[in-house]
Amino acid sequence: MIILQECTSCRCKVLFATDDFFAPAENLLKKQSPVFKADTFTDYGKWIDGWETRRKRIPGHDWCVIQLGIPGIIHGFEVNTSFFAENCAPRISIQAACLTQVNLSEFWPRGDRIGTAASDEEFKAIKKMKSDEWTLLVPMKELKPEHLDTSHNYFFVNSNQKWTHIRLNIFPDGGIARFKVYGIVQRDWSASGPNDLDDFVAMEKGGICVGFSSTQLGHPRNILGLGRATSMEDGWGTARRLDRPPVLKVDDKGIILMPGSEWAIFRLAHPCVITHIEIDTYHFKGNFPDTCKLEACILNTQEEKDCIMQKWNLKQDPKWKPLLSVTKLKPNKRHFFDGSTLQMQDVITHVRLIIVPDGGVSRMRLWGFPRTLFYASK
Ligand SMILES: NC(=O)NC(NC(N)=O)C(=O)[O-]
Repeated sequence: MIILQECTSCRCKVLFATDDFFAPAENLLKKQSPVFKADTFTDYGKWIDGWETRRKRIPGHDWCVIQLGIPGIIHGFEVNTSFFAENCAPRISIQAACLTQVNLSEFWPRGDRIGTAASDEEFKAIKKMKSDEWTLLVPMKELKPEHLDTSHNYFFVNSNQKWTHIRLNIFPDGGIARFKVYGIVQRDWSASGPNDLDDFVAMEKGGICVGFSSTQLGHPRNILGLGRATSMEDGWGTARRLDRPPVLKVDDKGIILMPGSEWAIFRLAHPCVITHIEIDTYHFKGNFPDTCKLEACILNTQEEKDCIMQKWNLKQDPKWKPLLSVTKLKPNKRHFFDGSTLQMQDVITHVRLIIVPDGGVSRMRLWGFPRTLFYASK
């Protein structure tokens, strides 16, 4: 989801595909990049890492229905055609729907992947879902297959509505390697009271990364992901800074003396006060940061844009106040900080994580309580 979050939560699932003959639609949702195996064949044909349907000999086109891991506003899609050349789907269109549990069970009785063994009732449900109740987000567009320079086809969406399901149409048949949905999670906060503890930076609650200084091993938004990181790639990892002095020196607290640092800025899911913090360096063993610190503030829309344009970089801006002071980190370890360590109890909307000199963090959790913001956003 954009600078926004990519819907890589393992909670996404394929509910239905018209055809999975050469390769199942579930491959579309795999987090790993597609791979090519030149000499591998199955009983059905050439092994391929994606979704691939038969060459159609009947009227119609192929399509599949994907349930999003978390409901949200969609800002764009990526259709990746890596390793699909002559068998690439020539065209696609993308539709969306917002289905509540009530209307979902009405026309999706089993609520799970419906294969060829679907009951009459389920086929009726599928037929109903083919109706105009789906909103067209991307009208029919041509795809660039692998051999045409790029395999990454991006489609932007201008919609402020919340969606729960996607219908991906391919015309008339063929294959696609991966499908990504970009956007921001929309959680209903109206039911949360001032004493309801939450992780306000979690991607699944609507926290997003809005700017960063560097990324090499993984995007900083990864640190907002579900559970513990699966690898270094599933965290935020920066390149080695080139301004490191030839011989490192430390101060009397053992903190290395460095001119530079790296940073990432996060918009919280809701205004809040933070009471507990976790910084996890899991998987970062020879490349964990020496120290980290956190700063926080309230930003309006324009101020956030300035951050994205990196106008502020690490300039001393009085808006940013310390939340967690400079703290030594350890490799491959969860670091917990409670209220006694935190330097601020103000209501905030944004947090900046600064690591010195470089390295990686795999997860960050910012626990606290929701608050109402009496602040006019521009
Ligand atoms: N080379 C192919 O494209 N073969 C077929 N596809 C697979 N996967 O075997 C096909 O006809 O679409």
